[in-house]
Amino acid sequence: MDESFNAHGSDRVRVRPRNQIEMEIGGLDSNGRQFKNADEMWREEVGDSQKKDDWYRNGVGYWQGVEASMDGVLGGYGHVNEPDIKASEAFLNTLLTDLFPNAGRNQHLVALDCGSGIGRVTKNLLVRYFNEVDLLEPVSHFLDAARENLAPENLLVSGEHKAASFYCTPLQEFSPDTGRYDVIWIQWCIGHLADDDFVSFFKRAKAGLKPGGFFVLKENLARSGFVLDTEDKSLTRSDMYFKELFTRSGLNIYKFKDQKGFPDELFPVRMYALTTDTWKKIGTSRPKRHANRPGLIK
Ligand SMILES: C[S@@+](CC[C@H](N)C(=O)[O-])C[C@H]1O[C@@H](n2cnc3c(N)ncnc32)[C@H](O)[C@@H]1O
Repeated sequence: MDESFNAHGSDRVRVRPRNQIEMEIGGLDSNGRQFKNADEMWREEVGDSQKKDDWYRNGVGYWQGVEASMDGVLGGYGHVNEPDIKASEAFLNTLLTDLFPNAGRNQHLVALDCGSGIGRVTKNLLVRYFNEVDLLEPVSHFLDAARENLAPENLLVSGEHKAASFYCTPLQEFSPDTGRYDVIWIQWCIGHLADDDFVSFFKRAKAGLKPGGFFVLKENLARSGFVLDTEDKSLTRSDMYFKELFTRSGLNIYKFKDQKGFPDELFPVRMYALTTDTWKKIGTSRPKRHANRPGLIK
């Protein structure tokens, strides 16, 4: 990491920016190995272009060997689908009420489901709230299952709500069409991205949002630092780690909510609603039509 120096006359004080200190927090891998910081781990995992290619190939390779089913995409915990969707729906409803008061009337809403797997989140949630949902998923047999699950005859919603486009691409290579989406939903897949790709994905994806659009990131949380899964090549980050990456990506936390009702042995799960820098900080300025809403950052 770069080191910064702050010179005061002859007193040369060595300081580190706050975010650098935070990123110094160590982590673990799934075999119990300890890393003194994230840089050490990333150097080993993605330190040159060959290693980075291997990281992504092994990540997708892991999922290519998994059955295209609810249990498959939920790591054997198919039964968490119900509490997951219930909590996501409650969170989405508060956001739509705050931010898209005309949803369901004359506003045509479009969402993107990132790392969509078999289309579980789209089918059970997004397609009921959005007129069009695009899906992005790098594993082709998952995307084929999603196409089938979301065929018009398998949907319980009207023809005015549909899965529109299916992109067989990983997040780190995807650039959305400019200004297409009201909401970009990213659930249980961002851990596959190295930090630099995480940041550049969000920077590109921001251009895909309509004015006033936002991201929802739903992810496992490490208690501190990070936990590397050596089998599927993914990283579970702490809340502090995420916040550092949000800052680097030019994102603000509009609201967050913790998932309830999951088995104790699972990582805690948090939903973040993220807005872009073009929004001013909550509390100081908000789009005029929302000026009467309560403060939302907890
Ligand atoms: C735990 S599953 C979650 C699927 C879906 N989001 C859900 O909640 O049902 C993780 C998904 O991330 C996908 N994935 C793996 N690497 C990815 C990448 N680089 N970019 C986007 N998605 C990726 C996997 O193929 C898999 O579908």
